[in-house]
Amino acid sequence: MTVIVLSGPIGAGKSSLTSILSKYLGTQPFYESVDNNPVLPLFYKDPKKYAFLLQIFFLNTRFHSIKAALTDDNNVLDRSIYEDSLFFHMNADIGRATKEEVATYDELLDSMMKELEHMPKKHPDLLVHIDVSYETMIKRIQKRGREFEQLDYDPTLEDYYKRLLSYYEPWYENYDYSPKIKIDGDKLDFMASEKDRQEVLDTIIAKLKEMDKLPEDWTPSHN
Ligand SMILES: Nc1ncnc2c1ncn2[C@@H]1O[C@H](COP(=O)(O)OP(=O)(O)O)[C@@H](O)[C@H]1O
Ligand SMILES: Nc1nc2c(ncn2[C@H]2C[C@H](O)[C@@H](COP(=O)(O)O)O2)c(=O)[nH]1
Repeated sequence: MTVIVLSGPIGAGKSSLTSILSKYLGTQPFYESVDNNPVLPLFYKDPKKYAFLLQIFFLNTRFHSIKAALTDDNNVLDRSIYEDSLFFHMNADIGRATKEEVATYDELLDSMMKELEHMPKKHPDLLVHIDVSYETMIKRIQKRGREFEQLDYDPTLEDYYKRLLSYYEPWYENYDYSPKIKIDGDKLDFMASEKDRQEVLDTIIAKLKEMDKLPEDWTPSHN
């Protein structure tokens, strides 16, 4: 079948769509374990001190999850290793990593990406990118309610989030590990609107059929 990876900024809806899509396709979801990430709250308290450690934590967990996802060939992965570098280099660009840490990170990432080239399935079949505006991102971050991600917790997060969005634009344009589609996360409320959810699913299914990853006559009852 297929390996689909979700991408998108913080709070875009990756985990939510991973769950919806994996149920619809009858495939296995792989979620990013954020809530048992001991470094994440430390990073938001002291980004300069913990940016490198947090990135090594994420890189390690993403490496293992993408390897598992590429092994069983029948799943949906909530975010992937492909965005890891975006986050770290953005933090490095704002002075949160030394040049030695950047060199070490880049070498480690390169070794891991080379390792993936030896996998039976080297890359996902499809990237589903959820595009959101800053306003929607903030609304979703507030809705989800993680204290350390809130602007009240740290007003400088406004610049951080806006910068993150600016890094995602070229990242998506340059992404070429697999075919890709973009979902308008501002317009489509796939959580509250059945119509919007079906529109998102129909878009993804149509792309998979176009890529011959699903038979033309595929329907959810196939599961
Ligand atoms: N398309 C959407 N429309 C409205 N709310 C959404 C949408 N996608 C996600 N949400 C809500 O936004 C919050 C963040 O969603 P989540 O799936 O955790 O995002 P991510 O995994 O990208 O960080 C959650 O409270 C979720 O219910
Ligand atoms: N510094 C980094 N932070 C990251 C990375 N991946 C995710 N995150 C942060 C952003 C959110 O606070 C939280 C969960 O991300 P979601 O996109 O699932 O909301 O973790 C990273 O690689 N580096």
